[in-house]
Amino acid sequence: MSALAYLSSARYGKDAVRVFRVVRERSTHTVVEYNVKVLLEGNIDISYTKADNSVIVATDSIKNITYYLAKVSPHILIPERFAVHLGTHIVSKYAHIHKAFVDIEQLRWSRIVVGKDGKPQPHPHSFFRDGEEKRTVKVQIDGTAGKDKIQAHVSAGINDLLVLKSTGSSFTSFIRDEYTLLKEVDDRIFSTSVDLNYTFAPINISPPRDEKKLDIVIPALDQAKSGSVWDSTVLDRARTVTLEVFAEDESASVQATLYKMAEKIIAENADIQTVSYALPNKHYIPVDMSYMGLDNITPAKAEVFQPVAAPSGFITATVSRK
Ligand SMILES: O=c1[nH]c(=O)c2[nH]c(=O)[nH]c2[nH]1
Repeated sequence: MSALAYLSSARYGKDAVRVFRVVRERSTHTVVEYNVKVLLEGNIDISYTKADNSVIVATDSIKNITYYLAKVSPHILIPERFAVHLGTHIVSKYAHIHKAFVDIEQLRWSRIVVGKDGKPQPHPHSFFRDGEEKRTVKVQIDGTAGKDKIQAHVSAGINDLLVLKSTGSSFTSFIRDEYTLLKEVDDRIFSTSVDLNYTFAPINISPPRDEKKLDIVIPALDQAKSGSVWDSTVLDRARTVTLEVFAEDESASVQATLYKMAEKIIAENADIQTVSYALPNKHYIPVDMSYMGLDNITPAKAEVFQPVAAPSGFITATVSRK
């Protein structure tokens, strides 16, 4: 026992719960694969400070609840909805658990397109891993104000969307001093792995006690207000903005392109409050061939590049609605 120390914060749960779900509608199947993290906060101090496990919902049970809802939740195919359902279910069920933090990473299974009678047809039950990009959702379910006044803080986005443009990017007029080696360039390769996260204003989730009542709170897909948490097209539109601005901007810097992407997402989605990007600058360095008598350095003549994994620039920002 120490009079010098106290438990100032505690959160626990299960990480990397891998779940795959198939939804069958006659012969057409839809599949999702998620990596789920569920962490809990509440009156759990004595499990740390007094070795008293009576307040612990076992992390194994947390995993089992995740699988249970993956089986019974009508919201399983949309990660924002599933995360809210899962977190609300736990906070509603356990009186002493006040907050649930549910993070979902969705892997990309896209339908294989097969030629039938000369026409490309989406296959009803065959899929391929469509790149390393992930759709991400982070939900905080907050029952601190009472189990009938639960709030959900939802954010969503993309991780690991790898992009590159071979021109339309410059970097000039930066600080030049005794540490500056970098040449100004009016034309360079710009490549980054996009991490995007946007947040919605908190939403009220009530009444939560019966999990079926969540259907009252979560509107049907075709009833969801455009640009709101429940509008499942927000992610695709934010992804399209990211790709289009990246492609079409005459980039003065990663910073300037990032800001334009974020501004546009805020302008297009009324309920989005903040947009954050983390953009590593994946450098492609022209190989110096002057010793062979070849010009591969002048931007217009640079054709052979060395991709440099590290170090990379790392440009981040959050843009918020005024
Ligand atoms: O777009 C860029 N932003 C920077 O801050 C930076 N720094 C650097 O060396 N190259 C670049 N490129």
